[in-house]
Amino acid sequence: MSSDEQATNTASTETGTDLSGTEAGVADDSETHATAAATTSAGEPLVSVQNLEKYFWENDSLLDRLVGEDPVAVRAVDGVSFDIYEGETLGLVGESGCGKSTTGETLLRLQESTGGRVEFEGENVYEMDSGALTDFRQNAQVVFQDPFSSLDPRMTIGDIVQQPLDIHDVGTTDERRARVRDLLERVGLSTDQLDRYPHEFSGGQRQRIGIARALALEPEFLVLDEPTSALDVSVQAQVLNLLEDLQNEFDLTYLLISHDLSVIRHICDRVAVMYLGEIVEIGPVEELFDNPKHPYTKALLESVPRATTDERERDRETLAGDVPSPRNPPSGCRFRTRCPMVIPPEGMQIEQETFREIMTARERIENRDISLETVGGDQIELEDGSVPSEDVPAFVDLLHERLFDEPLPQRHRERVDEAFAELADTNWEAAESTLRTEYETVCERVNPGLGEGGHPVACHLYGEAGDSANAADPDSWS
Ligand SMILES: Nc1ncnc2c1ncn2[C@@H]1O[C@H](COP(=O)(O)OP(=O)(O)OP(=O)(O)O)[C@@H](O)[C@H]1O
Repeated sequence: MSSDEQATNTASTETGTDLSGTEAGVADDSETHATAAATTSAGEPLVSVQNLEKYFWENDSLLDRLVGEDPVAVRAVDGVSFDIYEGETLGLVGESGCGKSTTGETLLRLQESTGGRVEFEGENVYEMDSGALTDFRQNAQVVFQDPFSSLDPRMTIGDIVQQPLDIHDVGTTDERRARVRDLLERVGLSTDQLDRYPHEFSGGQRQRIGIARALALEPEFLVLDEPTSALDVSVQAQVLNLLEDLQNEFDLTYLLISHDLSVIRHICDRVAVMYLGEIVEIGPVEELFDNPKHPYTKALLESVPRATTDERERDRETLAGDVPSPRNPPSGCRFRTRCPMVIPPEGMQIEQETFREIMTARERIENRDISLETVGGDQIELEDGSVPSEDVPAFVDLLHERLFDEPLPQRHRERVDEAFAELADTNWEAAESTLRTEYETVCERVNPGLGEGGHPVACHLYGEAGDSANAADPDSWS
């Protein structure tokens, strides 16, 4: 932190909390959050997001059509529903690219949706006339991640904070100036700095300027899109504390977008977990951290760095692989291609690791992502692209070695051999079908849907109410 910032940050350092202490550092806030969640969840929501959908279209230009390219939908937000109650902070968490920012921008109507509905105080924001839309734009503001690029470098900070008041023609010039001074002080900056430019400020101070600008029109609701990710850890805690103070003072409601679970835990009342365009779990913050249900939420929590040596040493189920493309999301449960708890077909006894390896082999066959030539190497010479019949057993063995860490149990070995022999004959469809018939899982057939209740989860391991009473026993698959 710069000395400049130290001098002006007294308001928030009084309540400063070190986020780097993760769990220990944030635990004190939990009671306040739990109470807030309980009290704010009553009554009508301030913001209600219903089946929100935002698809971007690629290959959709005239030129693409002339050269015969088919348009491809990028399903950035794909049927997302949640409510935000007055005075609460709802966190939206998930890995990069899962659709958090697009959700925030679409619900503010900074981007048009391609489906679904968003209600603000009961009114559909996509059907507002221009008067209602102007009111909505005053009432619902955004703070972006990057305080460096979101402030115009040619404007003084006084003008930056005043700009929304000018645009909406609020008050007289003197009143606007007075409000700007008041806002700057409120966010911990000095009014002596009014005529200075953004580059003269540190990252934390610039984010304070962004927050002051967002508050200029006295909004009720703020979308905070990764408001602290560009800042040093010590400054992050101060900015979060400032946001909490401002929330209490001005009765604000927040949607906080973050990939950082320690930030979420520090400030949120409830959390929605997003994966590949969908919400997979939503619940009160403490409950979700103490009793995560979705395997994705569990994996996210497991991948948070731990403070103590003991915790660091314990086994972690980290998230394997990358998020699949939203251009072609997996069928059924979108997390199934990375899930460590995929449900095997009914009655099948199989180790989860073995089942996962067979699923990966299936995916590669379905994607035609195996080269017979490479598998055969120097040992097998293909004839017309196929493996000669006398070499099929050797080919099957080589493919087993490539795709499986351990030899398969006999029963599975026989079925997989059958598929690999079909593959040797370049009969991809038959190989696909042989394995699908035996190993298809409910996780790939059916999208589980989020369900209802206070802590719903979109996972076949749980019943509709999100409780695990009806679920198959996950322990038996590890
Ligand atoms: N204008 C666009 N055109 C095409 N695809 C887009 C566009 N904007 C976003 N996407 C895609 O939509 C998906 C969701 O992006 P989004 O930025 O909402 O995710 P995010 O969770 O906020 O990630 P990050 O934290 O990295 O910003 C990504 O795959 C992204 O590449």
